[in-house]
Amino acid sequence: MRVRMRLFSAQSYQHLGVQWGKSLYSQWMLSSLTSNLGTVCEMSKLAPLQERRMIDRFTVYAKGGEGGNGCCSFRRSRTNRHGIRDGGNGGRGGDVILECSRAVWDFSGLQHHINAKRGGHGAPKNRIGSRGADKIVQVPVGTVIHLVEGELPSEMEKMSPALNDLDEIEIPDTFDNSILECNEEISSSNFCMTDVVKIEPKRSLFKRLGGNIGNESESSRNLSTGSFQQSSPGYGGSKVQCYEVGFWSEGDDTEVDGGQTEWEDELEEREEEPQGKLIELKEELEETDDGLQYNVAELTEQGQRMTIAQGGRGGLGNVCFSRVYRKQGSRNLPNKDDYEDDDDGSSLIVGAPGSKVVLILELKSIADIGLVGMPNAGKSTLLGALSKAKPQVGHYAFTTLRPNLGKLTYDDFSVTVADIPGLIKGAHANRGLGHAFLRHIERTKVLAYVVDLAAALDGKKGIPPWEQLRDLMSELEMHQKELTNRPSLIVANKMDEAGAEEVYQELKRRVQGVPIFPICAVLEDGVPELKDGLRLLVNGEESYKLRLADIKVD
Ligand SMILES: Nc1nc2c(ncn2[C@@H]2O[C@H](COP(=O)(O)OP(=O)(O)OP(=O)(O)O)[C@@H](O)[C@H]2O)c(=O)[nH]1
Repeated sequence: MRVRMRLFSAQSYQHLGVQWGKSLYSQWMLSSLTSNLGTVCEMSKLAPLQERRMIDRFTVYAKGGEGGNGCCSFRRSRTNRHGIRDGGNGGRGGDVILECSRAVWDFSGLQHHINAKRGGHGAPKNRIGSRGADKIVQVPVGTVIHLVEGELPSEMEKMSPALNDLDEIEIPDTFDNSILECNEEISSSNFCMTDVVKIEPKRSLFKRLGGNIGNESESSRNLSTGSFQQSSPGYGGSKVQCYEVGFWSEGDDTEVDGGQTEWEDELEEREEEPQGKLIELKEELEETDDGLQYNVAELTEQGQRMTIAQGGRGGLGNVCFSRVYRKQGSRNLPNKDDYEDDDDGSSLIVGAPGSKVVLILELKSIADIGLVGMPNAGKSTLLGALSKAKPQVGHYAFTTLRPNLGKLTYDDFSVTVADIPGLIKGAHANRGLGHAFLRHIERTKVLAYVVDLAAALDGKKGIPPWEQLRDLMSELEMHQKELTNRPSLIVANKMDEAGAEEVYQELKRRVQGVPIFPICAVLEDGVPELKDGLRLLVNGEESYKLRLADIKVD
C-alpha cells in the first residue's frame, strides 16, 4: 500500500505539477511517520517495575556549566569622546545537583553524562549574562556517593538553590565576594554536609590584578564594599545610559581603630562565627591507593540536595577595570587587547569552565526492618500481609528481583519494612542474585529471618529451617562482619502445610536466644503477634540477637 502511494506521488510530480506532488509526498511522509511512531512507542513501553532489574550502582560524569564571557564595551557620547566602560559581567554556569527523592527507586532514570548549562555572556549597558540553568537529578533515598575523580564542592543544601538566584559575580562592579572558597578545613572532606559553609573571599583574583593596582588589601577593601549607582542623564537630545562605578569612592575606605577598615573587621567576625553548623559524616572518609574515596557523602532524607559539580564563574565585563586604569594614571583608554590576557595566560574576561567530577552512586535502601530468607520462603507474601505493599508473589525462586519497601503502621507510629530478594548459599560470592542486594541489609535496624517450614517436607529437596538459618547468617557475615549483630527474630512461615507443626517444634528445640513466630503469611495467621514482636525490637524494648552458635545443625 505504502509502495503504491509512493509511486503515485512520484508520478504526480511529473504530471500534476510540483506543488501538488510536494503536498502529497509530504502527506505520505507524515502518515508513514505516525504509523511508525505508534510501533516505536509500543516498543519503548517499559516493563513493569517488578520485572526490571534494579540498577543500584551507577557511574556519573558530571560537569558544571561554563561561565559566560564578560563584555568589553564603551558608551561614548558627544561630551565624552573617550567613552565610559559599560561591559557587563558574564553569568555563572549552572551547577549539577543531586536531589534525594522518594519518587525514584533506583538509578535507572539517570544518564551517565550530566552537564549543566553555561552562563550567558555579558552585554553592553552593564547587562550581566544570565545564570546557566542548574541540572537537578533525582536520586533515591539512601544514595551513597563514592568519589572517583575531581573534587566535590563540599556543600549540601536542604533548600532550593533557586532562592539565592543572583550571584554577586553577576552584579557588575563586584567580584570579590562572588568568588567563594570553602576553607581548607572543609575541603579536606572530613565534613561534607553543611547547611552553610564557612567562606572566605578569594584574593587570588586581585593578585592577578596586583601589578596594576598595587596594595592588595586596598584593592580588596575597595572592591568588596562597592556600591552601585545608576543615573540616566540626557545628552544632546539623545538619552544616554550612564553608569558610575561607586565603589571607588573614598568614603568606603574609612579606617577604624587599629588601622583596620570596617570591612576587615566584618571579615574577621565572619571568620570567627561560621553561619552554618557542620554535620559530621557518620562514616569516616577512607582513601585508598587508587585514589577512590569511599562514602564521601550520603543522601538519606527526602529533599536533601548536594551540588556535585559547580558552574564556572562568569568573565568580568570591562566596567570592573575602571580602577585599574585610573590608578595607573593612564590617559589612554584601554581597549580589549590591553587586558584580555594577563600574566599567566588566562583571561579574566573569559568565563571559567565548570568543575568536573566522576562519581559512583550506590544505593543502600533505608528500612527499619529487613526480611531476609531463602528464595520462596514467603517474604513477599509476608510484606503484603504486614503492609499495604503489593509485591509480586510467585511459586518459583527469585520472583523478587529488587528490594521492595512497605510501611508497617501501628496506632502511634510506622516503620519501613524491606523485602530483600532471596539469598542462597554462596550469595556473598555473587551466586543467585548475589551480593548485589546484601548491601541493602546494611542499614536495617532489625532483621527478621523468614524460614520455610515446608521446604524439606513430603520428600521435597529443600533445606530444613535450621540449616536455612545457618546459611543465611553465614552469608550475611561473609558479606560484612557483624552484619548479623543486630536485634532479630525468626518468622516460621507456611504453618498451614501438613507436617509444619512438627518442624516448628523441632526448630524451637534447635534454635535458642530469639523469639520464633509461627505464621501463615497467605492467611495472615499469626501476623498480629509478629507485628507486636517487631515493634518491641524496633523500639529497643527487647534486643534479642541470633548467633550462629545458638543454632544446632546435624
Ligand atoms: N502454603 C503456603 N504457601 C505460602 C505461604 N506464604 C507464601 N506462600 C507461597 O510461597 C511461594 C513463594 O512466595 P513469595 O512470597 O514469592 O516468596 P519469596 O520469599 O518472596 O520468594 P523470592 O521472590 O524468590 O525471594 C508462593 O507460591 C506463595 O504463595 C504460606 O503461608 N503458606
